[in-house]
Amino acid sequence: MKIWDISQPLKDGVPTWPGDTPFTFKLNWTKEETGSVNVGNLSLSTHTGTHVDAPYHFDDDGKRMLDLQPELYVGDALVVHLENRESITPDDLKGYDLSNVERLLIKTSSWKDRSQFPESITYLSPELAPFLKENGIRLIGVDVPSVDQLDSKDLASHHSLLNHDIHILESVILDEVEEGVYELIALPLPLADSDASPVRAILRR
Ligand SMILES: N[C@@H](CC(=O)c1ccccc1NC=O)C(=O)O
Ligand SMILES: [Zn+2]
Ligand SMILES: [Zn+2]
Repeated sequence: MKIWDISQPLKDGVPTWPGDTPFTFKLNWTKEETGSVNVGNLSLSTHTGTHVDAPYHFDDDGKRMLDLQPELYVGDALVVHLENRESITPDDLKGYDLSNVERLLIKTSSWKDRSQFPESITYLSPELAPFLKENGIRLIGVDVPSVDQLDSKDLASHHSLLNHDIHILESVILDEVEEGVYELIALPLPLADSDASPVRAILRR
């Protein structure tokens, strides 16, 4: 069994949404101070690195992280490579067999320098959601920090996906992953009130 780690490493300087909380890890207590252990402290935005959005992120009445079923984030996933596009539309997926896949990961290769927050990305057209729903998709993953255009205020694709019961996984790292079906494991933390959660995402086969 081979494993592909498709998570963005979390370390100081990992890019965040402009103006959002910077990621820091520091020792709150050192082994020297306690005489026995190092104890860390994390400060981070819920949208840091590879993460899932809860509906509450963009809908005040939406489900929070702990309300979501873990099984959404574990199971077979199809990876497709659709590069050099401004957006992804249903036409782009016409050539793929989506039967029997509930999870779809789209490798857009549009975020080239991951040491910086991107200036533009390939985004999902809002018409994609009804098409995905018809094909039984329940989780969509992208290799960029948003499913919408970065300057979007209405978050049309986020809302369209939610309206079609499709959940969102963002900033997966698919550089080393070829098209095909894999088992995805990308479990969020059980954060009761949260709008999102970082995940450790892997593919295996
Ligand atoms: N909706 C975006 C994230 C987002 O909009 C955002 C994330 C962190 C801090 C600010 C954000 N948006 C607007 O101020 C996303 O999850 O794709
Ligand atoms: Zn997010
Ligand atoms: Zn999002």
